[in-house]
Order: sequence, then structure tokens, then C-alpha cells
Amino acid sequence: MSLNLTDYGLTTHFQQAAENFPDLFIARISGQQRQQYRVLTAHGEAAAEVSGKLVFQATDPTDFPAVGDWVLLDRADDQHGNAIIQQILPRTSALARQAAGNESKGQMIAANIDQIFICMSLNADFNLRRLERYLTIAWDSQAQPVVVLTKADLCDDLADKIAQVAAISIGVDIITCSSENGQGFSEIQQALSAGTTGAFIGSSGVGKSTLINRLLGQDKLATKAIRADDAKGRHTTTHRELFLLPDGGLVIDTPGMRELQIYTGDLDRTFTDIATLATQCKFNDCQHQSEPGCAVQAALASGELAPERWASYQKLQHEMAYDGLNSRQLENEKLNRMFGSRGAVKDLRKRVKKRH
Ligand SMILES: Nc1nc2c(ncn2[C@@H]2O[C@H](COP(=O)(O)OP(=O)(O)OP(=O)(O)O)[C@@H](O)[C@H]2O)c(=O)[nH]1
Ligand SMILES: [Zn+2]
Repeated sequence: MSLNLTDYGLTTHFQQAAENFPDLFIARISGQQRQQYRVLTAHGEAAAEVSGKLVFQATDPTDFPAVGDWVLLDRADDQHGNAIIQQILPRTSALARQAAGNESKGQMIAANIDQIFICMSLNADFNLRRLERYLTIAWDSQAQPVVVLTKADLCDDLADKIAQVAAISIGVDIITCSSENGQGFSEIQQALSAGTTGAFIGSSGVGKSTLINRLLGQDKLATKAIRADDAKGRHTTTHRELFLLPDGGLVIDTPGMRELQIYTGDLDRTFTDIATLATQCKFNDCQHQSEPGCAVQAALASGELAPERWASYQKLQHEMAYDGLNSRQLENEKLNRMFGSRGAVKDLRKRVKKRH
């Protein structure tokens, strides 16, 4: 079997990065179970594991490959044993979460995602503060967020709900959909164009699996109703976590995505209104508490800034702590490390810490 990796999202960006290593073979991670990886190569799907050198050099869980990563293998297939992953190519985006039991280390959920579809249902799950939280995670990953409002069939004040969402989703497209009547599906398909990779995040039960199955044209993912039957052993789980859609887009769906908590975030992108206000404060280092000439406090007093939104901002700011580094900085840090500049990394950390 042979695969055209362009179908699986290979771009000239990654191709060029791989050309620096003419003896190695490019592949994309399509599944992971602990240390065991599935990869897509030009020759088809193969089993792979990371090299000892990669393990030895790793200083952080995010140094390990994740689903969606483009990697370099020592061989083109696994006919003579697992392919060995020698290198991870620099990521264009990274979705990470806090590693279990570790406050300062990140764990990769998925890499090289182009669009993050933030799903929120128009009935029980509707919560603007939660949306701000997901937007913050999405912006930070470097992927483009898209808001997907699900279960439109269960909503009778659609225009009002959309207006509320639009007010806080600055720079983001909003798609309204329903799996009951197919509304909004073509818009999602358009946003997930051929060769680009999407991920669906959002609370449990908002309809992510239902949506992905619809896009796939078949029931590959167990929805809540089906999972209840799982105890009877009717459905075997696949290790595949990267799916090719009939229309050419790709979807990454990993278990970690379903337990996404805030870990790093880009607050300035989610709260551009507050970021703009802050530039108008009298003091550069204004903490927006009781300083004279604080534009944020003034906006709160005049009603221009909603107190719930300000509280949400402060809460998220408080939760985010990774030596103050966001995902982009973490990736840069990784590049430095690849070029052996440990000193540079330490300096970066120190600089960022000072700033906060
Ligand atoms: N009325 C209505 N129900 C829906 C729609 N989409 C999904 N559902 C139902 O909502 C329930 C949850 O859907 P899932 O697709 O399993 O939700 P999920 O987001 O994948 O949930 P997790 O896997 O727990 O993260 C199921 O019973 C679906 O049938 C919709 O557009 N309209
Ligand atoms: Zn201020």
C-alpha cells in the first residue's frame, strides 16, 4: 500500500524541514498508546517507537511525539520491527495540558492542528465563561479557533444566543449546527478544507462524536448512547486517532482532548477588549485594582466592561502558570534545545519570570 502524505496534511513547510535529514523517512503520528505509536508513511501505516536518544534528551513530556506530529523515522515501514522515531519536526501548533500530578509540566494532546472547533451546545451546556476558557486554550495553541454551537434544534432563542457568543468571540467564525437536521455541516466542511487538520473540543455531551461521525459519513466514534453499551463488549476501540474525511479534511480526536483543562493560554487574544483598556491605564504596570487612572476600573464603573468578564479574565490569569511561558515560547524553547542552547533556554525562562 502507498499513501500520498499530502492528503494527510504534508506541506512544503514540513517537507523542507525533513530535507535536512536525507537518510530518514517522514511520517505523521496517527495514534498513540503509551510508548507505542502508529504512524502514516509513504508506504502505509506502521508501528513505531521513539529512539533512546530522544528519550534521553527529553526534559519535558512535550518533548515526546503526539498525534498529529510530523516525525522522522529510521526506516520506511515496520516489516522488520517497529520503526524508530528519531526526530520530531518543529510544530506549527501544539495543544497541551497539564501532566497528571505535575503542576509545571505540560503533556501533549495533539500537534499541528489548523482549526480548533470549540463545541458548545445551545441548550444545557451554554456558558460564555466556559467559552472564554476554551478560546484562551485554542488561541494559545496557535491553531485558529472556530466556535461551533451545537444542538440548534433544541434552542428557541437562537439570535439572542448567537449575539451573546459573537460579543465575546472576537476574530472567530461562529457556526450553528444540528445533527438532527444537518444544519451547519457544510460550513464545518468548508472550514476544514482538504489537507488541513481540525480538532473538536468542548464539554462532554455537546455532540462532538456525533458531529465527527457525520463528517466521516460513518459511525467510527462511539457516541454517549453507544458507549453505554460498551460494557457488553460490542465495540472494540481502535488506536486510530487521526481520521481522513471523505472530503479531504483531517480530524484528530484523542482521549486527552476530552479532558482538556486550562494549562497555558493566550488571554490577550481572547480578551482584546481588556488588553486594549489596559494600554490606556495611567501606569504601565497597572494591576487594575485601585491605582489612579486605571482604564479597566473606569470601564467597570461605567458598565462598558461586564464584571463577569473581568472576573473570568482574572480567574484564567490566575490559573495559568508555566513559568509564564505560553505555547509559542515553549516551542521556541524546544528549538533552542535542538540547537543545544541550554543557556539560552534558562535565560528565556528567567526573562519571562521577571516580567510577571
Ligand atoms: N437534539 C440533538 N441531540 C444531539 C445533537 N448532537 C448530538 N446529540 C445527542 O447528544 C448526546 C451526546 O452526544 P455525543 O456526540 O456523544 O457528545 P460528545 O461531545 O462526543 O461527548 P463526549 O464523548 O463525552 O465528549 C447524544 O445522545 C447525541 O445523540 C443535536 O444536534 N441535536
Ligand atoms: Zn489599570
